[in-house]
Amino acid sequence: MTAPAEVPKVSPQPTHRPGAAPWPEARRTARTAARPLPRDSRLLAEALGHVLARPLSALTDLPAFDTSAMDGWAVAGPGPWRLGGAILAGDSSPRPLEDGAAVRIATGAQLPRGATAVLRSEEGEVLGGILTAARAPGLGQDVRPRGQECRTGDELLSTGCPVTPAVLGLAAAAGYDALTVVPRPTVEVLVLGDELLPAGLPRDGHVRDALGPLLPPWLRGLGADVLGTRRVGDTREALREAVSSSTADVVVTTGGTASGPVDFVHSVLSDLGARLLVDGVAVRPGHPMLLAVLPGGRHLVGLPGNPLAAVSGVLTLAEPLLSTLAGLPRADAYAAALTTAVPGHPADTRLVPVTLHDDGGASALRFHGPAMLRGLAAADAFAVIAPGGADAGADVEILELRW
Ligand SMILES: Nc1nc2c(c(=O)[nH]1)N[C@H]1C(S)=C(S)[C@@H](COP(=O)(O)OP(=O)(O)OC[C@H]3O[C@@H](n4cnc5c(N)ncnc54)[C@H](O)[C@@H]3O)O[C@H]1N2
Ligand code: MOO
Repeated sequence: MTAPAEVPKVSPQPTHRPGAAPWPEARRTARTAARPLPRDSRLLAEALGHVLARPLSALTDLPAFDTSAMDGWAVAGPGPWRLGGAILAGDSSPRPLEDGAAVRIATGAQLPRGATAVLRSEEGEVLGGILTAARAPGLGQDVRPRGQECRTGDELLSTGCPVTPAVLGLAAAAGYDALTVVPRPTVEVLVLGDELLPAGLPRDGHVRDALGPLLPPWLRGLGADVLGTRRVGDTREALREAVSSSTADVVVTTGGTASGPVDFVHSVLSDLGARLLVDGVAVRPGHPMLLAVLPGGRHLVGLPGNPLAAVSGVLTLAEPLLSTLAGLPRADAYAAALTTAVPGHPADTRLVPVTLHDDGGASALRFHGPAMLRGLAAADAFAVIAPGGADAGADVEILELRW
């Protein structure tokens, strides 16, 4: 009996254009294609949505002084207490309290020196200038001691933290009037394609522009400040003029990346002397996507026109580039287990819309063709399917939809 002939392992043949970057490499290139924008000081009212360029360190103890947590009386020692005067929130330098004395006090008011506790108004009784309590308050009761939340110099938030309304509130409480931030990168969206309709029903070879409505709010969610969206006619001159006149840090084009008769993105980049960092990616959908540096250092992300291919381009190139420009730290990668096997492309990575389950599972959605958005609209995230596919139960990388 002869041993069975060993089946030679055939490495998958790339079917994408030569020079297309493997998907992980394309993401890495986009992430390292730029440096964070120069830091800037912004008043609190103008800092929302930017990213901290320095740690937020407390400029004061918080609370800055011992504070009453309740309306009632500041008391010194065990009762009963001789009552005199009142301290309101905002009153400065209250007179010290002697042992056996009490003073009316409001929530948020500075505690007088000598006070040992606050007795809540509903728990005390005043008769003939004497305050009594059924139960004397314990030492420090209903007092917020100075420095309870933080001490001067404590790091409250680290560099790279996006400035949310909560961060603005904390910064104000901690003594800040302005913050040092990495400003949001500016983006302009150029939508190419004379066949696109801005309104109404698709007809006579014309389709609705799906990316004009989809991209700007998503790009905002990714940390960009979207200056505007322009429809650009299908001529080389119109595109060249639109790209060269844009002032955005990142120009995002849609369509025109392939080699059709009116696909002018490559020729315009060449006209302008741009340098291609990524020219095609081994990913499905979206393989004609590209990333270029324009003279002067601004970037252009060329998204393919098929809508789900454009989404793939945002996840692969725009998101990592914008994160770097915005000064955002790299998000932690996480995985989920596929509920069913997902077929792969022989040579390219696939990005597949999925729903996520509470038990950590991910189910691939139907309607994920490059021209379809129905799967995306139902998706929680995208699963990264390596060349060759993934079995049921396999852990796969998950890309979040940050919008
Ligand atoms: N000979 C080849 N043809 C194509 C290839 C290829 O490798 N060789 N790649 C295909 C793939 S994959 C994609 S993706 C597209 C990319 O094409 P473009 O980036 O040049 O995009 P367009 O030709 O302008 O449009 C493609 C398709 O998408 C529709 N579209 C465009 N913009 C929008 C929009 N804003 N909203 C909705 N739909 C849009 C457009 O009408 C076309 O149907 O190329 C393949 N061809
Ligand atoms: O990149 Mo295209 O995605 O297959 O439509």
